[in-house]
Amino acid sequence: MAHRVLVSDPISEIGVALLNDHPDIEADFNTGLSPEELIAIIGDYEGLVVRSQTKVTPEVLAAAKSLKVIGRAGVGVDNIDKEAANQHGVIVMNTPTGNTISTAEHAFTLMLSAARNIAPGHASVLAGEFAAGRKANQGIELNGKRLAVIGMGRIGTEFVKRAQAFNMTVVAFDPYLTQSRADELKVELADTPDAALTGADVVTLHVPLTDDTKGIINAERLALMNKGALVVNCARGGLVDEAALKAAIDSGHIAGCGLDVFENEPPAADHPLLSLNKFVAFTPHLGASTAEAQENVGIQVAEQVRDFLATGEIRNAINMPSLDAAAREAIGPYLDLSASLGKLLAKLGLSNPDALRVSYHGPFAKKDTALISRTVLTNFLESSRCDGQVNIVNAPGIAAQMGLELVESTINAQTEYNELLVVELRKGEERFRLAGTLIGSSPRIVEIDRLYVDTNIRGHFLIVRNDDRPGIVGAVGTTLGNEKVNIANLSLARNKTQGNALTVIEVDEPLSPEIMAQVRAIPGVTLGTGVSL
Ligand SMILES: NC(=O)C1=CN([C@@H]2O[C@H](COP(=O)(O)OP(=O)(O)OC[C@H]3O[C@@H](n4cnc5c(N)ncnc54)[C@H](O)[C@@H]3O)[C@@H](O)[C@H]2O)C=CC1
Ligand SMILES: O=C(O)C(=O)COP(=O)(O)O
Repeated sequence: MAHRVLVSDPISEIGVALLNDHPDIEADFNTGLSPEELIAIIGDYEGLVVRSQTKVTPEVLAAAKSLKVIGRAGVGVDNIDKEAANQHGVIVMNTPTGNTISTAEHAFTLMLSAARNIAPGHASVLAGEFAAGRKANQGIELNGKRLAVIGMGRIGTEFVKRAQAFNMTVVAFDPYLTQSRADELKVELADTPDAALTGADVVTLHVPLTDDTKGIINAERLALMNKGALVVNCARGGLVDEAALKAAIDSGHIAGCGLDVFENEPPAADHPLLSLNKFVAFTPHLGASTAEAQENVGIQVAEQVRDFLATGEIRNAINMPSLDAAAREAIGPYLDLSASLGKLLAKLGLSNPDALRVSYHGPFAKKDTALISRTVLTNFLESSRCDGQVNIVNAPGIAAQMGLELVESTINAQTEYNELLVVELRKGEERFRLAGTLIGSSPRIVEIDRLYVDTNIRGHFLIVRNDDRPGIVGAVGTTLGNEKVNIANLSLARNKTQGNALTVIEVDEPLSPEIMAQVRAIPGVTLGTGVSL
């Protein structure tokens, strides 16, 4: 069956064609849907491609029973409810680099337009008021002015390069910007937004809209700027308190603004800021709207969604560690091993554990261990819960809800293996652990509850705990033989001090409850578990 993808916002035609060119993908281009229309059809799709118009709400995600991936042709993912996507196990990907230059150029254009009254000047010419327009629209020179940048990521950095070419001095606030990077970019590093805004002539915003950044430009901060300053926002509407901005402009402290984005889009016709006619430039969320940017993000999103649905490759996911083809090849055998260890933990381990600890012994550093840990957790939860619906995206949330802590650790102590993956359930003082490794490139389980075995990671197994005395393994073998169950492999381990043993028997078929009952009835067998991995 083909993977169906809904493209619900206008992305470039090349992107849609790229999806449909894949033999296993069927993409529908269906834009301008109302929320109700989207909810009515989303259940049929495994992939959804959006820009910023489609609102992917908890209601949409609840109806999206087959959805595996949402691709955002652009950067901001504030139109997608990430909590709900995590809960439903849907991967959210964006295309972070494709529209950087276009958006930086647009923000810069807004700054210049507001400073030089391009929009009011243009309107005056069209209205036949050339002389009046010339008199009314004297501008502000940017040369030598102080620019505050909030958010020095991709777009902020490109904006700064252009501002420096205009001989502006730059101060930046970004909690993730290091002093050495600031030095390299020749910007002053502010350690608070207030410090960046104090004495600034222009502020430009390039941060995502989050709980932390909402309203980051408010009345108090506008008051810190120089008289006659400009506010440029080509990031997200909610970043600026629009009422405070209007009041600051009305008071004469702030000269004006260049805005591409609004708290509510489209803004109401009577929006107070729209009544301004000096030092203003407004555009309808056009930052990424160039042919170049749309081609970039359209192709990127289509490739990412296609590759995920066709091969499981994960790129630019905001709720998952990335897994490109090379990384996938490097950790593929470990993902297989961790899936089996997770399932086996659920079958053999402790009930209602408090924690699942995944430890990495040896040079795991070069691998994406976060994904390995998540794979253990996902398979453990999938096999211990009967309600299904656990996957690699929602597993951490489900574990947290259950009070199960996922703990990861890297251990440098030498083991007899080059790399050893140990998974352990903890409940109070109780512990149950399994370990596995790669022998050559083949994943093997090498330890069950501190007893050393060597067994496959796939197949049907009979795992027996028994007293360490003669005849018991023979009796188990006879029981299987009588029931015509063929033994493929056998691994024995024993704990001499405690006088008990562990036998892992790989068999050719799943074991019936009747056979398991016979095995458990053998004198000396303390535990018998049939497992299919
Ligand atoms: N108007 C439009 O059409 C477009 C708007 N955008 C908006 O621009 C934003 C920035 O895009 P990029 O530069 O590509 O993203 P980015 O991820 O490269 O940069 C964002 C920067 O903000 C910083 N940051 C995060 N929280 C912060 C905080 N509380 N205070 C200060 N800095 C903080 C991060 O450290 C990062 O350096 C996007 O989130 C999106 O909302 C992006 C593309 C087009
Ligand atoms: O990439 C972003 O964050 C944008 O805001 C661009 O939005 P758009 O794709 O033009 O709806």
